[in-house]
Amino acid sequence: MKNRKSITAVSFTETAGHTNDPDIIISDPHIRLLEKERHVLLALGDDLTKVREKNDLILLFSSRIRELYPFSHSLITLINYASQTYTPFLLDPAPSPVESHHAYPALITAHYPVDSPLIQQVLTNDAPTAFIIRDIMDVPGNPDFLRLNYEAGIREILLTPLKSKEQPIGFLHMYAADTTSFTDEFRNVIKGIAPQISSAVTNIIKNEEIAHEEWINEVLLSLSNEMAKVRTRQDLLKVITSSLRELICFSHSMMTVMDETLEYYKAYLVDEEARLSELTDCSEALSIPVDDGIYDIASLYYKPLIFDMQTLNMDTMPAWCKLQYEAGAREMIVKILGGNGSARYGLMLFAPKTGTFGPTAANIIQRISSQLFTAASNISANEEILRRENEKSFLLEFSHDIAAVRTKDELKQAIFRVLQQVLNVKLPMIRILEDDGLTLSPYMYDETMFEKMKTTFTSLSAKNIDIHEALSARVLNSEEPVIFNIAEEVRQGNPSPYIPLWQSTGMANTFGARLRVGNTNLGTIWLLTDDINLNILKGICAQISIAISNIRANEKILAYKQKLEIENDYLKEQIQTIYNFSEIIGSGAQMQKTYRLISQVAESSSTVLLLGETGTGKELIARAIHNASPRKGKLMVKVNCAALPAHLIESELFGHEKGAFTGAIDRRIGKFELANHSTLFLDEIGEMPPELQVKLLRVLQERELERIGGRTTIKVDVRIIAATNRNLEAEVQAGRFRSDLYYRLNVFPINLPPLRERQEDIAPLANFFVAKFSKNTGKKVNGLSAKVLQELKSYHWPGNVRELEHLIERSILLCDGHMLKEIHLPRHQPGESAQSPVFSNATLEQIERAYIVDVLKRCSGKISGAGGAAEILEIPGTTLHSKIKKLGISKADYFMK
Ligand SMILES: Nc1ncnc2c1ncn2[C@@H]1O[C@H](COP(=O)(O)OP(=O)(O)OP(=O)(O)O)[C@@H](O)[C@H]1O
Repeated sequence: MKNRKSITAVSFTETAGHTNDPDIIISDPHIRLLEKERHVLLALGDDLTKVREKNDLILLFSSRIRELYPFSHSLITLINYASQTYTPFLLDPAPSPVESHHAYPALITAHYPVDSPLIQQVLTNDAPTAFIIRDIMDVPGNPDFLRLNYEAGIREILLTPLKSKEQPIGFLHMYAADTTSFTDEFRNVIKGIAPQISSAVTNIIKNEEIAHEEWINEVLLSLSNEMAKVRTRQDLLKVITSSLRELICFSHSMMTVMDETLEYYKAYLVDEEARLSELTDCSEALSIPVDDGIYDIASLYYKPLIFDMQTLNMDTMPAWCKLQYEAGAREMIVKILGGNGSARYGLMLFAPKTGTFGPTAANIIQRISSQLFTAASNISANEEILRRENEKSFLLEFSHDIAAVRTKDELKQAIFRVLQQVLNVKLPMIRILEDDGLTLSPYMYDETMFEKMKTTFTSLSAKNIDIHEALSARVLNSEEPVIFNIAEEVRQGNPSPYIPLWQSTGMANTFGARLRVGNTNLGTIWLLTDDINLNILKGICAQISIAISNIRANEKILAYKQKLEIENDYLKEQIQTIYNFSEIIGSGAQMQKTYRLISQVAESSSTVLLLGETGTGKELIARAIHNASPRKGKLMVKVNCAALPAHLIESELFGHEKGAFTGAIDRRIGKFELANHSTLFLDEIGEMPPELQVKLLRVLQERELERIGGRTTIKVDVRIIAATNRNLEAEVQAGRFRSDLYYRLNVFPINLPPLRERQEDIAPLANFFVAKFSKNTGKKVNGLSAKVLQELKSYHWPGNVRELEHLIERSILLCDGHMLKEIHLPRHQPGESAQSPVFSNATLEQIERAYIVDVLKRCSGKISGAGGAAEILEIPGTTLHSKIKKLGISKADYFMK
């Protein structure tokens, strides 16, 4: 159809058999033939100049010549000088006898060598040359189309060289079914029109070239429009795989991008149709050094470089090249895009046959390379913007998470969540810089990745390390995070014990950074990851630093609060006792001696051992010593060694870490730490259990301690005052008190005499207490009678000053007037006979009655309220009333002398 259309488009000048001049009538048949021949040739020559389309040419040619001479079919072949071959260019539309042969399709696309005897003969003749096919078809080197034609009934071939500027450009092939077709006249005619056919062919070729060029331009234009629109890598891949394929015949494509260092490149666009998709999963292939023998060579050339892949040593080639080769690629064309210093991309096209990529392909790639580079750069810029936005929102989210964190546990959860779920980064360790500024202690870690080296990890992670430890020092001294390529550290023989640990995880890199807030180093953080996203990791570290700093500040505030609370308790206690020791009463010789000792020892930090019966004022003296010492600015801390069970005293004294034992839900500071730079008063030291005596001894010797469950040693500066009412020497001899501790404590003993040995102090003490309690109770009692004083002096005071104090307090409460005339001393005094009812053979009720009467007597009949009998009996007043009634006790019973 197309051929026909083209023919009608050509305006033929004349119809065969008629002259232009109607007056001339030619009768001689030979002349008529010549005339006809002249007309046909003229018309053909004229028509040939109008031929633009190649099919028109052959159609025109074969129809015009057939009018003169019969022949079977014709075709034109063109010479390819590069390959020294010729190949069919134009085929006669007239049916050819070989058309139905199965080898015909191959026949018309084949390239035939020009050095065959057949062609050489034609070229030598340089004129239309006829051959009897049977004579030449079996000559070695001659083309097989001769035999095929022969088998289809063709017997003769006429080959005419076509030339342009004296240079053969191809051949006109004409075939005939007998051996008499190509007469001299025929050949002469063909020889005559050969130059016109040649120039028509040249024109067609030129036109085709122009048309092809125009088409290329059109495709390139639309390609460049498409490229201007691409926003993503996928868009770009689409442009390459569809539009570029229109221009260049390739099987697969790939684009690569260099990293920031310009030393490595990796896959950027991967053609999914090929095995190249494996590249995305092939981690070694992800980063390839540029000196791979392809990339570096191609970068040297301005124009695309064609590689015959069969000549490459695949053993040394990068993974992508091997994969392509295995997938059947044999030729590739490589163009490195972008100039020096800018991120450079690589474009690689592959073909299964060598010779696929020629100068045209190279030219096209060259022409699109700057646009391709711009498109890829734009995509990368877009990706970068997107990445930054993602990073920002990611960090924002993390910072929200972190802002809600109050405790270390919450922080751990937040960190693990973000690292594992979002980043696939592992946290081997966070270490915290201790207050000494020299030690890094373990703070948080994830041991799950160290399954293969569990023991090593456990032992390394349990230890505090020095800030000068090689890896930590590198990180602490570097402003920027340090990235350790694990394989590289192994290769260089880094002796650090952490390297094999990291290696055992199979991860590629370790990221080490210092945790820092403002100008203060908090510690170090170590992360393991295959892919380092510096911005994100740095952002995360900054957030973690702030969180840790807040948590630590919080812990310190809590500890401080706890300390304040404890101190507050002591303060209250001290305020309560302030009345007691604002003045130590007693000026007798014994007390004078005590005062001297106090003033001798107070200034120093020496340990003082206070010995004396209960209630003799040991604590009072201890406070007096503290208040006279340079430590008086801080509160004296007291521990009653008899008041707590052994396991609690230990924690009370030394403190404990959170989780040190069941019930240790929080960290607690011990009394020793609390008394730092102050005085620790160890009351009832004689009651201290032996296992604690040894621990106390250690602290007294070393002046340092460890909290229960703690790893760090805490130095303390504490002055010890110990007190006991036991005979410590006897306790040592009985083996109940360690002798070494006794000698440690007995540095400066002060013996407080019992009150019965300090008769001269009884009156001042009694008066002091009368004044104190009358003030406290609001009663206006201002002295005691001589009788009472006498009674007090004759009493033996087993409870010493405390007993006196309590007696006066009780008596004041029972006293009605301004003078204390009545005192109720306990009746069981040594040497005195018991004045209580004789209980032998008495009933329980009788004993109860007698005892209540006795108490009522002592309370001067007061039943309820402070100092009343109900209080002493520890029953409610109403119960006592009903008992009195039930037992028939009358006022006469207890008001009787
Ligand atoms: N010389 C004194 N002057 C005034 N009050 C005193 C004197 N000695 C003791 N006291 C008072 O007696 C009471 C008991 O004193 P303190 O608690 O100091 O005795 P202690 O020897 O420590 O007793 P314990 O061995 O039972 O602990 C306190 O209220 C104290 O104020």
